[in-house]
Parts: sequence; structure tokens; C-alpha cells
Amino acid sequence: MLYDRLDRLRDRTTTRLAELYKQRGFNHQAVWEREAFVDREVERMERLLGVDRGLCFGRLDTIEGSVSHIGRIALADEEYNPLLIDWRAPAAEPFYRATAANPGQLARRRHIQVRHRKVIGVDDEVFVGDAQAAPAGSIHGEAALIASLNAHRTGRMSDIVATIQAEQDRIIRAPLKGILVVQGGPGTGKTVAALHRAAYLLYTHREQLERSGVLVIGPNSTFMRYIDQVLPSLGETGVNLTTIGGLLPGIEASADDDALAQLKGDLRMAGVVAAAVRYHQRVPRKPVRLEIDGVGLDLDPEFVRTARTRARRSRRSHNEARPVFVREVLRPLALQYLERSGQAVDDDELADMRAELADHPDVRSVLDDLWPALSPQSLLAALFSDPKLVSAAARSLDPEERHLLQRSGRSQDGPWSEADIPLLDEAAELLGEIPDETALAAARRAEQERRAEQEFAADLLTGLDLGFPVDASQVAERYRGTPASTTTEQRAAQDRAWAYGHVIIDEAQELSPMAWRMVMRRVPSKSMTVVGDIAQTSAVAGARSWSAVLDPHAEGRWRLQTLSVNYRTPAEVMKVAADVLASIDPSLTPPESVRSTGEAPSAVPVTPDRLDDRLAELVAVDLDAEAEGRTAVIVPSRRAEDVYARLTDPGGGGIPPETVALGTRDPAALDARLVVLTVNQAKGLEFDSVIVMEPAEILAESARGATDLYVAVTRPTQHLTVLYTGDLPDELASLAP
Ligand SMILES: Nc1ncnc2c1ncn2[C@@H]1O[C@H](COP(=O)(O)OP(=O)(O)OP(=O)(O)O)[C@@H](O)[C@H]1O
Repeated sequence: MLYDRLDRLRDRTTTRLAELYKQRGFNHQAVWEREAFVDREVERMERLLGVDRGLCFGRLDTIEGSVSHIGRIALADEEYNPLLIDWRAPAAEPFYRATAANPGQLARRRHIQVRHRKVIGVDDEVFVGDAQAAPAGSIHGEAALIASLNAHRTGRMSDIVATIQAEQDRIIRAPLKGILVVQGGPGTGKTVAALHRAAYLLYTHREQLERSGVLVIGPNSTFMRYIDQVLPSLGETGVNLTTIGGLLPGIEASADDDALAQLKGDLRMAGVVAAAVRYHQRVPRKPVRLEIDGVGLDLDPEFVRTARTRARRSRRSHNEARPVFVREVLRPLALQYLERSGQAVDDDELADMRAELADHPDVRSVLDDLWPALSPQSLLAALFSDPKLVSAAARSLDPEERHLLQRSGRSQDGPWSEADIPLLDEAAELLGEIPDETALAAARRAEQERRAEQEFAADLLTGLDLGFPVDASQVAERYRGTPASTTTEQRAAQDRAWAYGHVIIDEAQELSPMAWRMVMRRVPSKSMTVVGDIAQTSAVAGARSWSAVLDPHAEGRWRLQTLSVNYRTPAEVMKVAADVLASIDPSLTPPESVRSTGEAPSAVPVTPDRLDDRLAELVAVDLDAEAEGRTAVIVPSRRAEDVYARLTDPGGGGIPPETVALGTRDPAALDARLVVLTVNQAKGLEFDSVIVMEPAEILAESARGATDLYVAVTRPTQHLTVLYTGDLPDELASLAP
């Protein structure tokens, strides 16, 4: 019946679309309106097509005998009687929250498993009678949950609407306001819960968030691709997904080395950038002599100092305060000129003289030297290459750090690293826009084009002789398809200063203090969901505690929720991971695995000369066993290229090269059956089978002790193999053969 209704709605939408396509626009307004209707119907159709799989997955029976069904979207019959409740509606909440100890009005909760539109299983929890003895807070919908956790991985994260657990639901439905921090061990569903929260917030606060937009920030482009299907599968497409390196429109960022990234992420850099801006607001040591049309002028340092003080007091950004500085410098110069050339001094003369001096190339060159217009890129390029600027601006850094900063050596055109992005953003904030000539010229050109289009539209309307009044400027605007047709997320992505309505940060433990400053600027309302795990911090500039990173921005205004059940990693693997966690901090508790596979992880010792061959053998076994699944080889970063080359060598282990991908090279690497990854790239991802290669080297490479090893061993959903030469690290002693 539900699928009948769905089919009928689809048919109706198809018919409407066909009619719209047949319609001929008799004028531009009609054409534009038709396009808008088509867009809306196409969107509706996409939503109806996307919900086929698992349209309905739950049923609730109350003690009063009422029955309701829970699904991906809301459906009603012709008389508007509800047939299906959207999982995000308040009425669906008991489906996720009811427990045996606290069933509310529920008599029964049913999980329904559907394949190809046929019910293939039901799983009932009865809340009346003896069943109430079931322990409070236990897993619900266990059969559906375990089936979904045991399924082969596809390289893309799926939604979990049918099996959201109560502790996750509390996070998903938490109020929009304020900063919610979700701390949880690996595999506890932080990412997936955060994405469902985005869908929930868009549903519940649609009007507000559609206008302001939602931003999801993740650790790298491979990860963003891994999660990018979840929101569309929940019917939400208007969310921006990006990395810290992707937050500045028009700039692509690569990685820095650890020491440099740590320094650039340090909070002291905010002061360094601010000092670098001030360094460019100069006062000359002695008067500057200018010769203008035979009249000698002296620009006294005191004039400049006064002008600089006034410009700084204007509280505008550097570029926006420049006109104040220029005006203040030109005032005494104009006066001098008039006096020394024996001309009358009055207000009109002074104003004319100032305008003339402003255009004089010698005066402009002096002004450019004293208070230059600066772009964030030019400021940072100077900071990374000019020793004088570094020693003036970076007094808070020690000599070694200053030297390191200079090693960056960027030109104005980059290339920029991820750690540069927050610094560029900081600079952009202090500098403001440059009112540059090209932009002004472009604006003038755009205005001319607009007028021409309006004239064209007016001619067209006259020719059509419509018999009713139509505004030519509106037709021209719509015809051009400018702002009216751009979506919120497109506009937000192009605008550095966009204020988002809500920001979700995943793997948030990796953000440096400078990156936090940048993110906070994106969301003045501080409505945020911050998810991560302090025990998995790899970045040296990353978080050591949530209060250390959040208190400077919102002391006392953030709340913490924890997740404690591990849905990804089987108990056998988690036992090994628990030893690694204990070596990071013995007081930390590992999350409890929800299932076990009965298969113990293994450690495979090998001599260095056999390392490649043995790896190829292990990979071949995995690829064979996981006919549909995904395998990852997690390697020390210096080995990644080499391991990939060996595995794809046609004379190597007989693995078809097209099944292998290298994470550092291709964000679509997870589409391949086998992927070679560094720990950094494996962050947040999961695979049926994982081979961790040379754990001792991973430990040695890691700037934060055993955290990288902890991340590596917690990636598999089924099998873990550790391949090593030499000795097995103490952290993995329990695996010793
Ligand atoms: N309620 C659930 N129902 C079904 N699958 C779930 C549920 N919760 C989590 N999972 C699955 O568990 C796996 C781990 O989830 P996720 O990646 O969100 O964990 P995480 O806490 O972000 O892990 P990490 O810290 O390693 O990044 C995913 O495959 C996710 O779909």
C-alpha cells in the first residue's frame, strides 16, 4: 500500500513534469516561471525516487491500540490521513528512544526489514508483560542492526535511519542552539550521527537553515567523498561539505610538514599576522621630500603618525582604513603646496589640491609605501620570505620558529598549505577588501551590461505587444538567471564572510587553534556540532582536551555528550585496540563492541626481504575472501608510494592493478577494492579487512605517540592483520604469534 502510494505520487509528478515540458513560454517571465516549477518537480521526483530502499522500516503500536508507521519520508492518502511518519518528526521519536524500562505509551515496537519492496524480516520488542524485564538502554532492533553492520563495505557511508540507537538519537535531536560536543571512541557512530543531525535540523528548522545554510567540515577529500551520499539519501542536498583547506573560495591547499603545521596552527600566529599588518602601516624616520610641479613639499613624520593614528582609530580593516590615512596625509601636503606656491588657501582650493595630489604618481608611490593596499596572499608571502618583517612581527616566536616560518617561502600565488588557510583567513579579516581598480572597472562593466540587457528586454516586450504591464528590468534580471537561480549553498561557498546557520565539524580533535578561530568566524551564532575523539588526535597542533579548544571561544557555553558503543569494530579487534588505548592513557575506557565475529586478529612476522611478497599474498587472500568488500593496507607515510607501486607491478603478486588505488593520489580511491592509505587518510574510514603494515614505523612516525596506531587498528569491520619485520611493538604484544 505504501509503495502503491509512492508510485502514484511518482506518476503524478511525471505527468506534471511532462505537461510543464510541453508548455511553451509566450514571454520570458512565463519561461522563467515554468523553469522554477520544473526545478521544484524535479526535486520532488528525486526525493520520491531516493526513498525506495527501506521506505518504511518501523511500526509503533500504542497501548491504546493506535498504529503508526515510520519511514524515510512522510506520506498521506488522498484524504490527507497519515500513512507514513517522517523519521525526523516528533511522533517518530519513541521509535528510537523507548526502552523496556521507559516505554512511554508504546505496547510494541517493530523493526521491518525490506528488500526489493518485500518484507524479509520483522523484529518485535513488546513492552507489555514479561518483556519489560529487558535491561534498560540495551541495543534495539538488534537483527536489523547486526545485519547492517555485517554487510560488506562499499567505499561509501550509508544512512542508518532504520537502526539509530537511543544514545545517538539524543544527539541527533538535540536543540539547534549552542555548541554540542560529541566525544566517542572509534566506530561509535559520531560521523553518521552528526550527518543525521544535519538532516534533522534542516527538517525541524527548515526556513531558518535554508536561508543561512549548513556547513560540514571533515578531515580530507577522501573522507568527504566517503560521506557525501548520506545526506542525499536522506533527501537533503543543500549542505556544503568541505575541509579546512577548502574553506577559502578559490584557494586549493596541500599538506605541510608536521613541525610547520604545528607552528602555523599555534595561537601566537594570530598576533604575528596582526603585527605583520601593523608593520605595513609605516611612519618614515625622517621627512620625505617630494617635488610636485616644481614645488618642494616635506612630508613630516609627525603628519604621518597623526594620519596613522586616525586611520587606526577608525576601527576599519587595513584596506578600508587606507582612504582615511590618505586623506589625513594629503591634508597638510595640500596646504603646504598652496602656501609654497603662493596660492589662496580656502576649502575649495584645498579639496581640489588634495584630489590632484592623490593622482600624482610620486605621491601615490609614497602612500603605497607607507600604507599599501594588501591582499591576504601578499601579506603571507611577505611574512614567509622577508626576514625584516618576520623579526618585527614574530617577536613572540623564538629564533628557531622564525627560521622555520621563513622556510615556507611562498609567492603571492602560493602554493598554499592547509595550515596556511586559517592564516590567510585571519589576514583577510584584518585587511578587508581591497577597493581595487580592476574590481571597480568590472563593476562599471557589469552595470553597462545590465543596462544593455534591460534595453534588450524592453525592446522585446514592445515587440511582443502583451497588452498587460510587465517590468523590463525584472525580465532582464530573470532572463539573465543571476542571483535568483543561485542556491544558498552555492552563494555560501563563494563567500568567505558567509555566516552559516549551523556548522558540523567532524574529526574536530585535529583542528589547530588557528583553524578554530577561522571556523568560529563562519558561525557567529555559535550553533555547532563538534564531533571527535581526543584519543585519536594525530595533529601536533590538535586538541588535548575539548575545554582547551572551546573555552577561548565559548567558555561555559558548550555541552558534552558521549557515545560508548562501538558499532564498527568487532570485540576481538577492539581487545587489541584497548591495549593501544591504554598505552595512550590508562584512564581512558575503550568503547564496547556491539558484536563479535569469532575471528581473532593476527600478527604476521616477516623478514625484510620477504615483506613485499608476503603483503601481496595477504592482500590476495583478502581480495578473494571479500569478493564484494573493501580492503585497506595502512602503511607508514614514507612507504605509501612504494607499497602501491609494488602492488600494482604487473610482475608482482598477480593482483589486477585496476583493483588497487593510492589514497594520497586520488580522492575516489575508496571506489577500488584495495586501497593503500596512510593513517592520516584512513581517519574516519572503515573497511571489511585491514592490513596494518610495520606498526613500529607508524609509531615512530607519529607525533602523538600511539594515537595513530590506535586509529589504524580500529578501521576494520571484520578482519585485522598486522604485518611486521623486527619486533612487534609492546602495544600489540597480545597479538604475538
Ligand atoms: N545505529 C547504527 N546503525 C547501523 N550502523 C551504525 C549505527 N551507528 C553506527 N553505525 C555504523 O558504524 C560505523 C562507524 O560509524 P562512524 O564512522 O560514524 O563512527 P565514528 O565514531 O565517526 O568513528 P571514528 O572515530 O573512527 O571516525 C559506520 O559504518 C556506521 O554506519
